[in-house]
Formats: sequence, structure tokens, C-alpha cells
Amino acid sequence: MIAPSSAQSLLKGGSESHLGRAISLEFRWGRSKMMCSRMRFRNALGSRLFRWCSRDKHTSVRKLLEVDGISERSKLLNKVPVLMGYSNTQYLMEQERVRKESATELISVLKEIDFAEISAKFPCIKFGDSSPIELYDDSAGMECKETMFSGNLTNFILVSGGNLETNREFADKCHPSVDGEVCPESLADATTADGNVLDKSKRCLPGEPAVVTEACPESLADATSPDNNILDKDIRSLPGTTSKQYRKLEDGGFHTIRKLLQHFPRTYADLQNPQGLIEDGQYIMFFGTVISSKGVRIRSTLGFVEVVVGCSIVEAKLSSSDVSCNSGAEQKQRIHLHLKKFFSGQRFSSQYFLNCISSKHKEGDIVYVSGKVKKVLSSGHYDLKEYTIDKLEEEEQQSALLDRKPYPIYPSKAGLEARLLGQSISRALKMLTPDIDPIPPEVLTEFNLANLFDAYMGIHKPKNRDEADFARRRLIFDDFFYLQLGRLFQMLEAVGTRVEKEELLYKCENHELNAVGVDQWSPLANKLLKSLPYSLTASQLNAVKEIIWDLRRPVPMNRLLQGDVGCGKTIVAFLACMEVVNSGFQAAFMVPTEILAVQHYEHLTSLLEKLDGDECKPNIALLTGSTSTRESRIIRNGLKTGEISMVIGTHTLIADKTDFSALRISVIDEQQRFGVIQRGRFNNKLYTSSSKLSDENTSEDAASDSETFMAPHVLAMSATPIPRTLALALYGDMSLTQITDLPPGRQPIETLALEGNDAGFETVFQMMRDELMDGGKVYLVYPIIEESEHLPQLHAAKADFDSIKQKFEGYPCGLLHGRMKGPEKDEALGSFRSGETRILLATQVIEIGVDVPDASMMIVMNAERFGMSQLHQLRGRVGRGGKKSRCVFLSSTSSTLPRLKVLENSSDGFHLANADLVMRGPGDLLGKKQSGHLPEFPIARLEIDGSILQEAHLAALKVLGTSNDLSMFPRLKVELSMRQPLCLLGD
Ligand SMILES: Nc1ncnc2c1ncn2[C@@H]1O[C@H](COP(=O)(O)OP(=O)(O)OP(=O)(O)O)[C@@H](O)[C@H]1O
Repeated sequence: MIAPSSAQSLLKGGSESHLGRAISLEFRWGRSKMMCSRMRFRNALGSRLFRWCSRDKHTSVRKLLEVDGISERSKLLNKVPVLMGYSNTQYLMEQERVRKESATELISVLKEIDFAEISAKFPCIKFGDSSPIELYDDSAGMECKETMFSGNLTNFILVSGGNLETNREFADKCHPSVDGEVCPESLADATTADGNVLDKSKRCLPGEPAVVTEACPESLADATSPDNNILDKDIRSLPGTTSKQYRKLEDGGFHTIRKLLQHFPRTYADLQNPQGLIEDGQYIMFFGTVISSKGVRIRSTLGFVEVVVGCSIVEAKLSSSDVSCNSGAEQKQRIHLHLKKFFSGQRFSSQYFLNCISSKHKEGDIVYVSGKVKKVLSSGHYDLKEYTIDKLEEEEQQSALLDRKPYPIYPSKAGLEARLLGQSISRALKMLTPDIDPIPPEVLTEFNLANLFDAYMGIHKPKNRDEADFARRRLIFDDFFYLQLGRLFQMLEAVGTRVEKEELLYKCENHELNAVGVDQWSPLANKLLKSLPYSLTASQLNAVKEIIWDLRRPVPMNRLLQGDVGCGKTIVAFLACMEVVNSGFQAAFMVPTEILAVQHYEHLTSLLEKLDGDECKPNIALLTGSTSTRESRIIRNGLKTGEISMVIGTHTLIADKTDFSALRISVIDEQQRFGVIQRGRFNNKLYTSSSKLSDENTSEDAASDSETFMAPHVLAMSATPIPRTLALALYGDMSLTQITDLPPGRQPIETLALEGNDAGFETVFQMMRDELMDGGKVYLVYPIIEESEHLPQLHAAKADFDSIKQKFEGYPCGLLHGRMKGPEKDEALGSFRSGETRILLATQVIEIGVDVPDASMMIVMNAERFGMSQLHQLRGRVGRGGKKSRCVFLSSTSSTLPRLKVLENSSDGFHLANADLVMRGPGDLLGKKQSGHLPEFPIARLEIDGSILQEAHLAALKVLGTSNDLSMFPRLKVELSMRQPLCLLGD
């Protein structure tokens, strides 16, 4: 162990080399003590230097470090590496570590060294002022390189103990770093900041100018082979990037070039500010200059930051009072946008915090602002409360201004500055070559698609809007295409012969209907059908017939049962379960909420109670998170032994400890609420096809005698409103059954959107009174449970409970929200169902599946807080019986009313999702947020990109038709394997 005092004595020599050696000793000493933490060592080194400098007798150290008096430790620490010839402390420490390892464990280190990488990183070394030592001859073989390298390194280390310095001049030349920190790793790529690629065969010597070639496609041709795909290169291969920036990118989830390039612009700015009068409530996109930015603390728990942006707009039709200057034919108006963001809570309203936030925007910054404007009293001034603000980079902005190119605006991610993102994306684009596209050119031609290279260029650096649109189309196509290809590919893999595969593809294209007539259903299913208090609608009946046909086949069914809210999907699934149960197998029915599980359980048991004869009644169980441990154990045991034929429950059904003796069908209600992985868990609950077979109807079932293990049939249900063609294309691998009609006697729900002011409430309460007097039941839906001082405008279920009770005396009220315990919820819903309570104050826990057929009115408070599809689902909780029902959406302000008014005129969920999208404004078009009831794709939107989805479906069928196993399209196969997890998660 080297004592720190020796380092100190070395320093007394007072030269740079002494300093270097002292640091080196310190390093070795510190490393052995504090190996675990670089940070700690850095701190320790800093304080040691600090101490050396502050001691009077060590004037030499102070002189050496040019310290005047007591200086800041961090400044001091930064001086040391510079003095020793390193760019920063981090780099110094890395090099010191290499040096130590090299000296002591040279042999073992050499064995581990990746010479190709090292040779790229350290083509030569420089010792003091001596001429550089070339580490190896590029033309020599690897062995020779190793010897030369190790020889030079060993000599160097042994002789000197001095400065090991990579060719940093070279690096600096090649990588003018953004924040001054040059990353050694980035040398590996030897690409200059302006995007030119260094010809690695002509490695440059210090002092020589770097040899650069144009970033031509050929120079990277080898990198485009499938196993060396540029897109899947590590983010650290991005040239011109500092290690700090790499870390930031990685922290933001950008681990590969692909990830980075798939961070698409949220929108594009037209840096020529638009013309036209600005109206209250209008969505605007302007660029301008920050005039001021300040944080204001209103009280101890509330503050705001206000950024004032000045914009000039060219205005032809200005009213004379607005005109501030007139230049020739053009009239220019200067407007001020006041961007206000409020912060609540003690911590976030401290002056310090507010100052930090406000300091992000500097006076003079050129920014791009978008949001909804609200006119304030003084002319030319507008308030923006919900807005986005992006700083524009001068260079790019100027070029965008000059060329009138759309300027991409990126959504922020993980706190990464827009500037770093933009720069990194530009660098990544320069790495691309035109032949990166795995999709065969004939497919691109047939479906009129841009190739992938042009698509990435077009989306990030479009010359005009058309180019951006064309690029977007291609990228959306990719989202859908790989999803389809993946699903169809998996499906084909599961089928044996070529003929079967072809038959399957044919079926996917033509969607034939196969059905089993009611007379061939199992006795139990038939009995249940006959005992129903209603007749099934035509599409319900067809659905059951189709499903039963599938259940009789030897391959596991994967079917989606889809139909709008309240169309009667549940009974279809119950009949399918009874079909299976009758054959001695088991059924599992999984739902997303406990409320729904209890509801289905009670519904089914009451239906079964009405069946004639006890002997055929199956044993049904309910298993949820609220089921007691003892009861759960008994149920699980019953499922394992086969005593229980059917279980209804939440995700507890897919827990590992829930075993089935012969699970034949798993029904997944509201399938979009479960992830693919969760849904797939049922596939692990295999059963032997011979188990418990008891009925002749199942004679067609898979090899009844042999012990083959089979995955259960899966029936997924969804109320996602989506046209059939789209659903077929989207769920390429699933058979699709749609219920298109509503049970007879249903009446359209009368919908009303009102402003929730005094008059609005007066009207609503009167309507409610009338409804109650007429024998109806009313849901009052609230966005929150308890009042919030931060959101005073929101009505809360609990807070309103007493006042509603008082107002509607004589009509018992109930309360239902997510914070209640399972049994409390059941009781609240049970009382409402039975009519014990006539008014139910609830939160959105009732949104999915809740079925109280005689509930006839719904009032949604602060309805603007809910998405359009959510409101459609909520509204579906009424109008489920024969009684005429009404739904009122109350908005907090008049400005949010138009969006809600759309619901007055449409009950088509798909149309509503679409309308919502259009109304959310252009700023969101390329963003991610979707309706919440449709699968999410990185860029595509099912609501508006449906035609591309269908084309992608056709393209996938075509590709797989040409080559079932994709052997003719190896690059496509590689791409698919890279994307497959994404495809699945995109669901
Ligand atoms: N053919 C029918 N005739 C009359 N009533 C029916 C018919 N089918 C179902 N129903 C009733 O319609 C109501 C809604 O059915 P169900 O709960 O199955 O709808 P759903 O499609 O699951 O809706 P959601 O998506 O809202 O859960 C239930 O009360 C059910 O008993």
C-alpha cells in the first residue's frame, strides 16, 4: 500500500510530471480504498488537493495549480486534469485506471483487450513532448498488433509512469464536443461532427489533418447486412457525442440508433407565422422571442411561472386598432403571449423552485409555442395556460426560415433537452444508408411506399409537408405490417403442412363462417339458452355457433368477440363456457375488476339456478383479490381436482398457484385491459385432451385417447368500437366474431351536454327529480373521490354525497369508488341493483362492464376530464334495459362544451374516438396518446390510419404467401425478430 504522504512528498517537486505521479499514487491508494465508488474517489481527491493547496508550506502546489488563495474545490479539481493533459477529471480517472491495470495485470488485461476496438480508440500514444508512438501497423496481423501494443504499452508504463495520452488533438479535431467533454469511446467511430466518416484505413497521425471522406453509402455498405444493422447499433456508436450525452440518451431509453430515430417529431413548425385574426380559444402555433420569464409566488402553497413571448404576425385583415406598424403592403402586428404554468404545494411554490423553472427560458431565446389562446383585456395580449414551448436552435431555425422547410418539434423525453435530441437525431440520420430497408422493393412499389431511408429522412428533415406525410405513411405502414407479419408468421409456424398453411392464409383473406347449429350444442348450453328470459339476437346466436365450431376443433381457438357496449357479449361467452363444461372440462372467465367479477358470477349463478334438474348444474366459483385466503385455498384445490367446473375472477386466475385439472376455455373480458403477456399466461395452463372427456359431442376433439397436452381455447372480448374491416386487419391472427345488433327494445340514449354553471345544475337536478319520480335510477359520475384544494373546480363524489342526499330526500343514495373495500363495493352496487338505493354517486370504477339494466339516467360531472371513448363507455351503463334513458355531460367551462356536444349527436364509438382526435388539435397528431380503447402504436392511429392497416394486412399475407417461413426474405425475418416484442406490446 502506498501511503498518501508519499504522494504529498512527490508534489513538493512542483512540476507537472510530479503532479501526475502524485495523482497516480493517490489514485492507486484511493482505488484500493474506495474501489466501489468513483464519485467518492473524485471527492476524496478533490479534498486532498484542496488541503495541499491550503497549507502554507506547499506553495509549490499552489503555484503549480495557479491557485490564488482558497479556491473552489471543483475548480481546483478541474485544473488538475487540464494540467496533466486530460480533458476532464472523468477522463483522467479512466486513464489512470487503465494505467494501473496495465502495469500490474498487463498480461491478463491484454488477454481481454479487444484490439480492434483499442486500435480504433488509441491509434497512437504521446508521451510528454516526444513524437507520437504508433501502437501498431494497420496492415500487420492481429498477433503483431498485440505484441506491438503490449510492447509499447509496457515500455511506456515502466519507463515513464508519466502521461499516457491518446491522440486527443485528433479527437478534438474529429469531435468538437458540445459541452467540452470529449468522450474516448466516440473516437471509435472516427466520424466528424459534420457527419463525414473517417476513412479508418488511413488512420491519421497527430499533427496530420484528419483524412475524411464524404459519408457515402458505399463506405458503410458492410454495415447494412442483416447481422450488422445500423438501426440496431448501440447508441454509443453515434458519432460526435460526449460520454455525458450518451448517458443522457441512454437514461432517456435511447439505447439504439433505431430507438432514437423512432422518436418522431410531435409536429412541425412553419417558421413563417401564420396570417389571420387570432380568436379566443383558437389553437395557435407561433414562433417568437422570449421577452421575460419570471416565477411568482402567490402564497405558501401556490405559485406560477410566466414566460412572455413576443411574436410578429403578418396580418392582412387587421382591424386598424391592432396595427402597430405598416411596412409596404404588409401589415405587421406584434402580439404578446403570456405562458403561465401554476405550481401548487409548498415545495413547488418556493421562490427557489419557481426561479429554477423560469430560468430555463432566457430573454432573447427564439422559441416555438403552441397551445390554446385566451384573449386578455389589453389588446394584442393572450394567455396560454396549456401550452408547449420549444427552444429553436439558431442554425436550424435559420435554415428552416430561409428554405421554408417544416421545422420538426420533438416531444420531450426523460428531461432530455430538445437540442440534444435534435442534434443526436441529425447525427443518426447521417449514419443511415439507402439500403437499410428490409421490406422487398416490390412490396414498396405495390403499396406506394417510401423506402425506409427516405422515410426517416422525410419524417425528421422534411423539405415540405408532403414529404413528411409520405414518410409518416411509410412508418405507420411499418407499425402495422410487422404486427401483422409477426402474428401471421406465428400462426403459420403452429400449423404443420404446406396445404394447411395455405388454407389458413386463404381463411385469413376470406374470413369464412363455420358454425354448429343449436341442435348440436351440448345439453347444458342448450338448457341455458332455453332458460334465458330473452331470445338471443341474430348476431349473438351466430357468435355462439361460430365459437362452438371452434371449440370442437383440435387446435386452440383464438377468437375475438367484439361488440359495442351493452350488446350482450356476456351471455355469448357463458354459453361457450357451458359447452365446454358439459364435456367435463373447465372454463375460466377473467375480468379486469372485482365489481365485474362479482356481477358476472351473480348473473351466471342466477341463470343456472333456473335450470331444470340439479344433476347437470355445474359448480361455479368466484376468485378475486378479496377472496379470503382460506376460501381461495379451497377454490384452488377444487380447480386442481376438477371439482369446480368454472371460475370467474380477476387476474388471480392467471397466478402460477392457480392450477386447473382440465382448463378448456379461457374467456378474457375487456381484453384491452390486460397485457399480451397476461393474456398469454392462460396458454401455460395446459390440459390433456383425454382428461375427463365425458360427452359424445366431443368425439371430434383432438385424439381423445392419447395424452396430448393442449393450450386452452381463448375467447377475448372487447367493446372497442372499430369497423369490421379494421378489426380483421388488426387482429390478423385472431378469428373475429362481431355482434352488430343490440337486443330488441333498446332505445337510443338521449344525450345532453351542458355547462355546469348554476343554471346548468338547476336544469340537471330538475331532470333528475323527474326521472326518480318516474321510477328511474340515477348514476352521478365524478372525476375524483375527495375534494382537492389544488383542483377546486372539480366535483368530488364523497364531498357531494351529503348535499345530494339532502337535495333528493326520500331517494336513498349510495356511494361507490375505488378506495372502498371489495365487499363495500359489492354492497353499494348490490343495493343500487336491487333498488334499495336509487342514486349512486360513483367514480369511473363503473366505466367498464357494470350492468344495472334499469338504471335510466347518468350525469357526468366535469365531463371534460374524461376522454371521448371513456364517456362513450360510461354512457353505455344506461340504456341497457327497455326504459328510455338519458345521459347528461356537465362541463366546467363553456370552452369545453363543443367537444362534449359531439356526443349528443353520435352513439358510434369509433366516430367519437375519431372526432376526439381531430378536436385535440394538430399539436398532438404525431404524439402518442390515443383513445385508450385501441391498441397503441408508436406513430399510427387506428382511428385515422385504418386504410394503411388494411394495406399492411394484405402486404403481410402476400409476403407470407410467397414464402411461408420467410426464408426468401431473410432481412425481413431479422427485422421481425428485432421487432417482435414490440409487435406484441403494441397490442
Ligand atoms: N338478446 C338479448 N335480449 C335482451 N337483453 C339482452 C340480450 N342479450 C343481453 N341482454 C342484456 O343486455 C344487458 C347487457 O348485456 P352485457 O352485459 O352482456 O353487455 P356487454 O356487451 O358485455 O356490454 P359491456 O361492454 O358494457 O360490458 C344485460 O342486462 C343482458 O342481460
